[in-house]
Amino acid sequence: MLLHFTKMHGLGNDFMVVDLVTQRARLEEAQIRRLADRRFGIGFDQLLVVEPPRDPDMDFRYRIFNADGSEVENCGNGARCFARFVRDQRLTHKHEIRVETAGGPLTLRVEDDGQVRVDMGVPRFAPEALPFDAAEDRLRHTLEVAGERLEIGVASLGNPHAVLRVEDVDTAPVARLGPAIEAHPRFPRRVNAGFMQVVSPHEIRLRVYERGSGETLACGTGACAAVACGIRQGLLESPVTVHLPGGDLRIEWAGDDAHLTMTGPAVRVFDGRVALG
Ligand SMILES: N[C@@H](CCC[C@H](N)C(=O)O)C(=O)O
Repeated sequence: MLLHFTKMHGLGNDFMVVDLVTQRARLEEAQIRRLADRRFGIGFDQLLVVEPPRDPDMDFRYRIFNADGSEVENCGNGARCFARFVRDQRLTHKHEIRVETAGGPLTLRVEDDGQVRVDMGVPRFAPEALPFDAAEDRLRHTLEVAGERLEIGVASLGNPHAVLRVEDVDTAPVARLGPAIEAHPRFPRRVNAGFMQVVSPHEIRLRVYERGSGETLACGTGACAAVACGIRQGLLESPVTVHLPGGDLRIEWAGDDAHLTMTGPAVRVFDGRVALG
C-alpha cells in the first residue's frame, strides 16, 4: 500500500507526519526504524501519528515514535508541527486544539503570526514521575556516569529528562556522556539528556541527546525541562529564551503547579508517498 505523509520540522528536529484519520495503516517497530533511516529511508528524528481521539473531549490522539521505533509520551517540537499539520490538512479549523498523548493532554494554539504556543502542562520532578531511582525529590541529584560524578536536575514533561549544567555547550561532551546518561540503570525507561549553559536569568543555550534518536538540532520538551529545572534551582526567571542548535524557543513558567508554555515555529517541508512492504 502507498502511505501519504508530510515531512516537517520544528527548529531542525524533523518528523514524518502521518494522518491515520483518513488513511489506514499499521506501522511496526522495525518498519519505523527502516523509514527513519536517513540513507535507506525517508529519515526523521520522530514519527508523528494523527489519530481520532479516544476521549470525546479531545480533538485528536497524538502518538510519537522515536527513530529507534520506541513509542514515547511527548514531543514538544512535534506538538507544534502536529497543530500546523491538522489545520493545513483541514482536519480541523480550530485555532485551539486539544490532543491526547501517552503523557497526558496538551493544548496547542496556532497564533496569527504562524508561531505555535503549546500548554505543556505542569512539569513534575518527583523521581517516580520519570521514573528515576532516587529516594526523594531534590533540586539536584548526583549521578555516577563513566567514572564521573555529575550533578543533574530531573523533570518529566510527560517524557523523562535529565539536565546537566555545563560551562559551554559548544565543548560539552554530549556524544560521550549523552548515551551513557540515556541508558543509565537509574532511569529504567531511559532518559533524554540535556546539556544547559546559563547565559543570563532569561537566556540559556541547550543541546539535547534524545532517548531513541541521538543528538537532535532541537528538543522542545528538553527546553521545557531545562528551564523548569533552572527556575527551580534559582538560576533562571520566566520568560526564558532557549537557544538550540536549530533555533530559538520561548518558555514561560510561573513555578510550582503553574502550567508551562512553549512557543516556537513549525515548518512543512514536503509531501510524499511511501510504499509499505
Ligand atoms: N524531540 C522531542 C522529544 C521526542 C521524544 C524523546 N526523544 C523521548 O524519547 O522522550 C521534543 O521536541 O520534545
